[in-house]
Amino acid sequence: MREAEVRRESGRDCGAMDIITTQGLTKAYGATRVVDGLDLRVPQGSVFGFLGPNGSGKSTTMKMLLSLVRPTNGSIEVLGTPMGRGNGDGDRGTRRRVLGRIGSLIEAPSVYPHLTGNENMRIQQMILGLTEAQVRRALEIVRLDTAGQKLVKQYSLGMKQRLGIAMAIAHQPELLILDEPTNGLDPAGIEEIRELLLELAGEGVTIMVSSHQLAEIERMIDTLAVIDHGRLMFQGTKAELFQQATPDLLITTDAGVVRRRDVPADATPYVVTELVRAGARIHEVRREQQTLEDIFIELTGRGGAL
Ligand SMILES: Nc1ncnc2c1ncn2[C@@H]1O[C@H](COP(=O)(O)OP(=O)(O)OP(=O)(O)O)[C@@H](O)[C@H]1O
Repeated sequence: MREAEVRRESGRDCGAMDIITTQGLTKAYGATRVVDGLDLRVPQGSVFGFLGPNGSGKSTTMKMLLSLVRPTNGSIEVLGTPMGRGNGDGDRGTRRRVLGRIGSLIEAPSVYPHLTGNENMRIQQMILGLTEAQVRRALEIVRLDTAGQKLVKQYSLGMKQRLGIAMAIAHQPELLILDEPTNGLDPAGIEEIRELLLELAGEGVTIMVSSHQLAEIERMIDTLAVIDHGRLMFQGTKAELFQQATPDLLITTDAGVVRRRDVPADATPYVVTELVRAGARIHEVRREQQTLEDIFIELTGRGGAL
């Protein structure tokens, strides 16, 4: 197994540094705290899912990480560097240097629809001073090298997202921040993004990816944070999330299957005895792991699309 895969299997690199840390990160608009005291830790080398229902504060958090929105309170450290909030030359210079090592795609990619993919990349090349090799490599990674001659207005949504990602990765950033890159994509488009992100992660890029649809990004992430109303509800590996939840107790009786949630392991005999006393004939007693979706619904109290 390759090193990156071993790291992904274990979910978290032992002793790996956190590439993003925030402490008490808060954004208030008027009296409303849309991000409320977030302590985030994004491990280096992870594909980190940032999950929460619509309006829970994901975009605002990502914008604060990218210095596009100024926090009301709290601190941010990215790539080992504290991101000062001041407007002095020191803070501005630090932010510029750190931001140069990050690639991002926030909301829809800003591309010119009446130009081809290649022409859009040329504009990015001029802005960022990219080499020919960097442009070619980025288009190859997102598999748009052959579609580069096509007008972007003729691209599918998935192709536009991939072009946006090509623009974000062309300068070979160490950290990639993607806001809802799978939003609106069909399963094939989501699979393309998944393969692309795993390939980038294999090259050592840390990826933070947000979504309000757990099912869309579950297979591409290893660690995750769940927020709701701007507050952190969970942070850790997928395995740790599963461990948090007690598997459902399933009892098959003559009348069918009874499912009981949140029954501790040592309470199983009592539940079975109670059913037998009530006259039930028990055929099978087993435990079933809740799905990640179920665990999320419990965390956020909201079903379906988070
Ligand atoms: N500039 C602003 N002024 C006032 N309220 C804002 C502003 N920007 C965002 N909000 C509010 O902050 C809350 C969080 O919004 P945000 O876009 O961060 O959530 P989100 O989790 O990214 O949701 P979505 O998945 O819908 O994009 C929302 O209630 C939104 O209306």
